[in-house]
Parts: sequence; structure tokens; C-alpha cells
Amino acid sequence: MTASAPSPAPDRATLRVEQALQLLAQSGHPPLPGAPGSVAWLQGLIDALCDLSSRDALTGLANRRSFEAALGREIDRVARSGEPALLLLLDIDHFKRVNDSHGHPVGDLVIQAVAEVLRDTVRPMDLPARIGGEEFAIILPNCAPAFGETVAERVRLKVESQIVKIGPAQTLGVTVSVGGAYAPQWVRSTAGLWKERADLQLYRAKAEGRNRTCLEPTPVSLVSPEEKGLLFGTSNFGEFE
Ligand SMILES: Nc1nc2c(ncn2[C@@H]2O[C@H](COP(=O)(O)OP(=O)(O)OP(=O)(O)O)[C@@H](O)[C@H]2O)c(=O)[nH]1
Repeated sequence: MTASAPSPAPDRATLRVEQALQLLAQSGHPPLPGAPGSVAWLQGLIDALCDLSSRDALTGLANRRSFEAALGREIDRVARSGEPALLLLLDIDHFKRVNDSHGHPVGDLVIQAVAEVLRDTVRPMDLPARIGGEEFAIILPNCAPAFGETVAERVRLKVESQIVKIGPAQTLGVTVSVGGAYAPQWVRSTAGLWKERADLQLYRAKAEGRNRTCLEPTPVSLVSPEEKGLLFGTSNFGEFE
């Protein structure tokens, strides 16, 4: 076997990074760490591009792609750990009217204001995302069923109390409808089914008059401690309670 000559370090021209750098500059990303072309610089570039591709450009929240990925991870985690996780879907009420009466740029301001409320109202471990035009979602891991309604209502009320400044002397109120469902614990399911159940509740919230929260009723644990013990081959049932 002949030893091959070490390949030269790729320069910026071979890697065609200019376009990527331009994208980052447009997104307001701070300068990359290290000397251009160094490992630290390239890693910074990769990290920045990954971050950019997972965020919604208008609001900075997680975009639909990273939401779907996180939802898939969460449903696997719930099936393994049995921890309760809540999915909330939120949709701005009568948003078409905002666009029609005040124009698209004002509509965008309203979307940004709602995103801001979501970001500020949930815990750091929760994931708020913009998943469509005026549709948002929040994944809330480890959220006990007793608190689901309180959390969802807190978000809804915060949005309702938000005054959006749309001009020098003009403000606008905004409301959202919220639908939610818990991931089935200890059971394999799919992210699609989980989302469908939350969506059904959102549909109900809209149909019942908007600016309200509808959560799917949660059954008291379907799996007894004994069953959990059998499932995990242990007699120490209390461990899983
Ligand atoms: N400004 C702005 N508007 C958007 C964006 N994405 C979608 N829209 C608009 O959002 C509106 C959604 O309207 P509908 O789905 O009819 O819902 P709605 O008027 O909010 O009514 P309900 O949901 O039934 O309360 C449409 O007019 C879209 O054009 C966006 O990024 N910016």
C-alpha cells in the first residue's frame, strides 16, 4: 500500500463559503470565532448555519423543521420515561382581518409580538416554534397534567394582554386560540398522531368562539405501578411512581 500524500487544507475558494458568510451577515450573526479557515472558524460556520436553518426568519423561534424533529425526540422520550409531555398548538384569531385592514407588514409585527410572548412565558426547557403563517406550537416536556390548563391559559392571557404598537399613535390587540394534548405515556405512538390530537382541540377552541384554551381530557394513568414493574422487570414499583 502506498502512503498517500496529505491533502492540502481546503481554502475558502474550494469550499465556496462566501454565500454562507453572506447569509450569516444578513441574519445579523456576530463574527465567527478564530482565524478565517481555522478549525474553530469552520466549526463556528457549521454551528451558525445549523442554527440558521433551524430558526424561523421572522420571529427567531424554532421553525417547523426543528419543531418536527423535537416532537419526534420528545415522543420517544415519553415512551421510555413515562414523563408527561404536553403539546400546545396556537393560532392567531382572525388574523386575515389584520392583514386586510392594516397590511402585511403590520401582520408581521403581530406575529412577532405573539412570538415574543411565547418566548417569555415558557420555561427554558420548553420549545416554542412557529410552524406556519400564524400558527405556533409549544412542546412542554415534563408538564404534569394538573398544570396543563394553567400553563396554556397563562400563555393565552399573556397574548390577550399584549398591546401591539403598529404606528406612532396606533395599537392593536391580539388573541390566540389554543389546543393541547398530552403524549401517551409508556406507549409507542407517532408525532403525527400527537399533533392531530392537539389540532382537534385547536379546532374545538376556534369553533367554540376563539380566544380560549381546549385541552384533550387526560385519562388518569392507564398503567398501574405493578404493570410498570412488570414492564421494567423490577419489583420496586415505587421507583416509577
Ligand atoms: N403578515 C403575514 N400574514 C401571513 C403570514 N403567513 C400567513 N399569513 C396570512 O394569515 C392569514 C390566515 O388566515 P386564516 O387561515 O383565514 O385564519 P384567520 O383569519 O386567522 O381566522 P381564524 O384562524 O379562523 O381565527 C392569511 O390571510 C395569510 O395570508 C405571514 O408570514 N405574514
